[in-house]
This record gives sequence, structure tokens and C-alpha cells, in this order.
Amino acid sequence: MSSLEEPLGLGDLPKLSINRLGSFSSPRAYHRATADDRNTHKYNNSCNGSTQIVFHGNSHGWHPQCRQADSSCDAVELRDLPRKVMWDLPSFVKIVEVGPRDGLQNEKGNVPTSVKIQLIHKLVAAGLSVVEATSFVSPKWVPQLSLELQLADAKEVLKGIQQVPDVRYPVLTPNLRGFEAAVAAGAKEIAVFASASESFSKSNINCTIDESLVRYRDVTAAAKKHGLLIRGYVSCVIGCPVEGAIDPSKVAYVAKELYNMGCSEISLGDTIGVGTPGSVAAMLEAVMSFVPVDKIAVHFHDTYGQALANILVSLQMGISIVDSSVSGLGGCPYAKGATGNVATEDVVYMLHGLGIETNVDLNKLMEAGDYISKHLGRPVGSKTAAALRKLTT
Ligand SMILES: CC(C)(COP(=O)([O-])OP(=O)([O-])OC[C@H]1O[C@@H](n2cnc3c(N)ncnc32)[C@H](O)[C@@H]1OP(=O)([O-])[O-])[C@@H](O)C(=O)NCCC(=O)NCCSC(=O)C[C@@](C)(O)CC(=O)[O-]
Repeated sequence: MSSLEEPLGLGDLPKLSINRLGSFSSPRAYHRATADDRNTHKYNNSCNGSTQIVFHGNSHGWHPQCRQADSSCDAVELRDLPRKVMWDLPSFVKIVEVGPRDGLQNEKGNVPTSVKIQLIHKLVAAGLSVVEATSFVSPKWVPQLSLELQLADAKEVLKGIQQVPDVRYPVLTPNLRGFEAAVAAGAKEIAVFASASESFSKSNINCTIDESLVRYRDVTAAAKKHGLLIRGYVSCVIGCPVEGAIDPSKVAYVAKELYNMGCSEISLGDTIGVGTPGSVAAMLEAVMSFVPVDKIAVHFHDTYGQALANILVSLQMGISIVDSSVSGLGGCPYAKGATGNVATEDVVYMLHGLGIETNVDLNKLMEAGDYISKHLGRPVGSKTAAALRKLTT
């Protein structure tokens, strides 16, 4: 695949060249089931993944039953289905808001520094505890004027934020020069960003994957010396605009290296948004062989409208950190055609609908979305916000 026109199907996935994990089940979910449930095999799935649920009509109505060779699995009551499908979900999800950086870096017109600062304040007021603030990258090394315009004021943005205790404001640093500038501006958390695609690594940060890892070893060592938290990104975890499908083992390799050099969170970016739940599950399975699940974040661009489905499958596999962008702002200046991140409002709406806590106030979040959309002169990019606004106006 050399463009965004064809979706990546499961059949397109390259073979894994690493050991696969046996199971996704989280111990939390097992504990959540009652002892009775476990004894009657309702939760402790004895069907070993070969189960098919079939529906049988009888005098009691429609009941799904497990169809399997050894028939050791009890019939499952229909009323248990929602619980069965949702049993592995976390009770709390931490949302990492990337709109002020990942979102605004792709805007063509200039966004004043004061608007960026105000946006960050509004996002924090909505309850978001991690807001990626800006990026200390080279203003010279950009394919579009947008990035230069949007990130030239990184220092002013970081200095201008009234930082709230217990809120994290990570900033992107591609090298030691960016790291030093970030520290001088008061950064307490940095993010390094590598790629699982050689082509994207070259176009984004002008070096090979291995060269970037050498560079990030210096940056992370310096960050640890300063006692800073470090986030690590892997881009193009499903597909690359040039190389097409990316082997999950490549993603796992880069994620493992970043984790081993001290990144406390590894964010897996579907930069061009081509992933579907099947390809995402295979990629996560590979990464989870090397990085603990509670250290993994998912970062979906919504180019093909797959982001919420991909988030759901990630949650089912035990992930509880999700990156998103208010009003779906963004794109990537190095990935032509890719749209913004999944909208934070839509993620919050889905999570709350699933009974998952986020500590985010959806109304206040929509105010932040209205604020930036108004400034950019366009309608809000969140379906949830658009629908709820229609109801209230
Ligand atoms: C990595 C480099 C610097 C290599 O770029 P290079 O040209 O190889 O670097 P260099 O060391 O040769 O420096 C070139 C010039 O830039 C200056 N320079 C060098 N570094 C800095 C710096 N930190 N801050 C300010 N200036 C800097 C440096 O001083 C020099 O200036 P000159 O000597 O010619 O006057 C460049 O390629 C770069 O900045 N890339 C960043 C690109 C970017 O920001 N991409 C978007 C973010 S990644 C993303 O969006 C994906 C993500 C994270 O969201 C996840 C996902 O969605 O998948």
C-alpha cells in the first residue's frame, strides 16, 4: 500500500517474528468476577478462544450457547452477554490530551500564543490531568510553514501556563538541543518520538530508527539526571504512508527500546489512522510481550473513522491510557492526508457510556472545544459535541 486509499485488512498483516503472548486477560477482570461466576465457567473462559456463540430458540426464549468440540462449556444466559463482552474493561482511563501540540502543529494559520495558553487552561479546568503543551523541535527543519509557525513559541507557551499541581504538561524534544530548551523553559516532563517505519523516521526526524534510538538514549539519560518524567512515542505502528503495512515486531522492538531507556509511558501512534481492531490487536499483542500493559498508551488518528473501535479493542486488551485531541484537532505534517486525532469529547462520551471513569467534565471539555474551533473559524470536529450542542441550542 502506498497511499491512504486501501484499508489494511488482517490478511495484509506480515507474519510476527517474535513470540506471541498466550493471553490478554487482566488479573483485575478475573478478580472482578464473583467466585460463583468463576466456578460456573461464566467468566473463566474454558472455551479457549474457539468458542462460537449460537442462538437456540426454545420455550424460554432465545439463548446463546457455546458451540465447541468438547462441550465442556455451560450455556451462557443471554442476559450475561453484555457483562461477558465488557468484563475486561478498566474502571478508569487516563486521557492524555494532545490537542495543543499534535492538534495545533498542523494548523496553517498562526494561532496566537495567548490562545494556546488559554486552551491549555480550559482543558485542565475540564479535568484533564495530562495535557501535551508544545514541542521543542527545529523551526528550520519543517516541510510546511505550519509547524514553524505553530511551534516557534514553545518557550513562551510553556512559561505562560499557570501549572496546576498534579497535572502533567509533557513537551516533545527530538534531541538534546530541544531537551535543553525545554528544561530552560520549565518542563517537568518530556516526550521523545521514534518511528516503527524507516521512511517516516527519515522524513520526520532526519535519521534512521537506530540513529534515533542512540539520540534518545542521550536525551533520556539527561532527563533522568534532571528527575524529569519521560514519555516515548512510536509512530506508524500500523501503517506508513510510504512503506504500507508495518510488521508488529518492528513496533515491539522500538517500544521495548524506549521502555528500557526509561520512558514511563509508551504511546503507540497510528499516525495515518489506517488501523482496524484486528490489526491493532495484533500490534498490541506484540508490544505487550515486551512492555507492561499499564505502561502502554494508544494514540489513534481518525482518518478512516476507526479510532473509537480501535480504542475499545485496546481497552479490552487491558490498556487504560488513551491519547486524544480536543475537537479532533490535528493531522501530521509528515503524513499527507492523515486527519486529526480522535476527538477527546467522543472518547469521553464512549468511556462514560461504558461506565468508565475519566475525571473529565464533558461540558467543560466542550467549552474548550468551542473555544479553539471558534478561534480557528470552523465547526467543532467532535460528533459528540456537535450532537449535544444541537440538543441544547
Ligand atoms: C530532529 C531534527 C532536529 C533533526 O533535524 P536535522 O536537520 O537533522 O538537525 P541538525 O542537528 O542538523 O540541525 C539543523 C538546524 O536546526 C537546529 N536545531 C536542531 N535541533 C533543534 C531544536 N530541537 N530546536 C531548535 N533548533 C534546532 C540546529 O541548530 C540547526 O540550525 P543551524 O545550525 O542550521 O542554524 C528535525 O528533524 C526536527 O526537528 N524534527 C521534528 C519534526 C516534528 O516536529 N514532527 C512532528 C511531531 S511527531 C508526530 O507528530 C507524531 C506523534 C508524536 O504525534 C505520534 C503519531 O501521531 O504517530
